[in-house]
Amino acid sequence: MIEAKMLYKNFGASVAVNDVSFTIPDGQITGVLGRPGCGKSTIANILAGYTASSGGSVSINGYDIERHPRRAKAAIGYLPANNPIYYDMTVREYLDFLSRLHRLPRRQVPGRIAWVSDIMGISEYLPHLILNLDRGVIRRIGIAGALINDPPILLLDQPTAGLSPADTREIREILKSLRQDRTMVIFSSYLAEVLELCQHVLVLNGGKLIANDSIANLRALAGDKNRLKLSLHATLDQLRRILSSMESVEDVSAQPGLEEGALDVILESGVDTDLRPQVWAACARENIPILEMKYLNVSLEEIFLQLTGKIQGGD
Ligand SMILES: Nc1ncnc2c1ncn2[C@@H]1O[C@H](COP(=O)(O)OP(=O)(O)OP(=O)(O)O)[C@@H](O)[C@H]1O
Repeated sequence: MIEAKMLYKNFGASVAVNDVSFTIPDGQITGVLGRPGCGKSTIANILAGYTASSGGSVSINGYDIERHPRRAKAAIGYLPANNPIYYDMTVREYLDFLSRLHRLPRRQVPGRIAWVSDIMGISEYLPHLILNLDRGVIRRIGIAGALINDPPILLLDQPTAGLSPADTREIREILKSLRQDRTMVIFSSYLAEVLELCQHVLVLNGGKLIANDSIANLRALAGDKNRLKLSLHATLDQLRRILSSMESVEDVSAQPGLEEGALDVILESGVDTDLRPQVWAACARENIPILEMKYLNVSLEEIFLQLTGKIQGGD
């Protein structure tokens, strides 16, 4: 479990993290989401014990990161942003070097290197110089390095940033396969990545924590149905006729509109169904003027933008 209390970090006059508190329980993947510059890497560095906070505290499985750094860090594997790595080593030399840093017993090292290489799909590259490998493989080596001490907690800062779609997919699939066994925190600017991998999300903006919720709750806020609002110049009989040709409509409500002769209608459908083309076609067939048509749903992107825009605009 990770507990951060009232974290604060400034670089001179600039405040990177401002009074951030959260608890990350064991056994789930948590996303830390926010736009570039919102403080994600600073928090990642503080949790990993790479950077001291200017205020507040962090405990990792009950050990304070500043008072008991060795015990706290033993529970953590960390992939920093930009994947700093020694390019002039072979993959095996690099993983061996990290094993020494973690003080793994020497007899365990070959087995451990074989284990992480197998998980990360890099076994064939072990004898290769890292500088000759492509970006996706180098990122996988970085994650292998974070896993080398078999930590119960994995912190991954932008694990797929700057990678091709194919490399991104490959790494996300590997991360999904890892989530059974450990607590993971993924720092990301990509909403889609957090939605795909995480059960819980912390949203940062301007160094402040502005949301701390389950992905399920955010999805519920966005709605699990598409709700299309129409204003039609039509009678109820005409509405019934157009609806009879639209099988994807799951629910309908209608009431007289403000304009004379207008009907305000709300049509519900599954989230994957866009009713608008069907509405256009059916209304055209019946010669029904469409006065207005818009979705009432709030998308997850909009929720995210509203959350992050709120602070930027007004704080
Ligand atoms: N070493 C530093 N010295 C001065 N300012 C810094 C330092 N590190 C970070 N900052 C500033 O702190 C703020 C937060 O930076 P941070 O790297 O934590 O954001 P981020 O959300 O990780 O961004 P990105 O997604 O671009 O990596 C930014 O304004 C950044 O310029």
